[in-house]
Amino acid sequence: MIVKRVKTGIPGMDEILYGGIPERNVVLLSGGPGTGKTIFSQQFLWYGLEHGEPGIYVALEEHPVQIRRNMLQFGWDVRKYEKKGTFAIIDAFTGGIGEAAKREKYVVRDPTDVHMLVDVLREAIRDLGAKRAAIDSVSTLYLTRPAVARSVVLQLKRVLSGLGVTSILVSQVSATERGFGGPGVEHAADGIIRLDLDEYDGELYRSLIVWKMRGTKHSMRRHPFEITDKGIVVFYDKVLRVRAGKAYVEPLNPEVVREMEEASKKTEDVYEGEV
Ligand SMILES: Nc1ncnc2c1ncn2[C@@H]1O[C@H](COP(=O)(O)OP(=O)(O)OP(=O)(O)O)[C@@H](O)[C@H]1O
Repeated sequence: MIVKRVKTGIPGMDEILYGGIPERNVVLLSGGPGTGKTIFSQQFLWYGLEHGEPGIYVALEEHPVQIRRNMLQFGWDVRKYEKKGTFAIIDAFTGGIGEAAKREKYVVRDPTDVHMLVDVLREAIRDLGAKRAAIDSVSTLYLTRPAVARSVVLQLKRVLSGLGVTSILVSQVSATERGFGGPGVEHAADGIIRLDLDEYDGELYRSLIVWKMRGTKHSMRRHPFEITDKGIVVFYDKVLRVRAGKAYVEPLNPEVVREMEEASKKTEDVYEGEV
């Protein structure tokens, strides 16, 4: 059976995923502060918009105005897609308070009410015919109530996956935490991508690892990545290794690199053919 995939469009990431995220997967994007989770999820949505796939960004941590401005810094001007009706920000941040918030179409008045959020999300997905979604961050929904974390994620998964959406749930963990956001959440998600920012020998290194991804083979290695003016670039052909407290960026076996490139190219062909 051929798994239909959704390309992240993040340079180097689809090679690591052997072609992209299997359609309808709910992916937990986990990492500490400043690791690039927000940029990653916005870049995933932007690529979809540019390739005819409507997307939704659920804002729980930032004002929608700030989100548009931050995205614009990378050259991702979402306003044209908002006007066209293929992109929407669900405002679950302001509670509808303030002049700017009054202009938002999708507002969750009580962000602590998950049922309300799920209802607005369902409505937006149907209105737009959304294929991609990002929730930034899902942790905000259960920060003070860890016992409900699994149920929250399962409710979101039912709507997102059920309506054919491939999604990224941003999960905040503390800088030194080894987990991805709690056992209930980690098992409920179809995939886990972990972003890291670590200090070795007086320098910060960015790297990521795909911990799990249902429905596909994926790289089992830690790959370095960079954040540039155009967004994230992942070095799928390099690995980050740590020896005696020092980090080394080393080339990956060329045969493995070729295998990833071929798998990713195959998806590209299917994708280009479908659009
Ligand atoms: N134009 C740029 N060029 C290079 N790096 C940048 C640029 N813009 C932002 N960054 C880096 O990206 C980081 C912020 O990334 P992002 O907001 O995606 O992190 P996050 O994981 O969502 O963090 P948090 O959980 O704290 O919100 C900044 O700390 C900075 O290091």
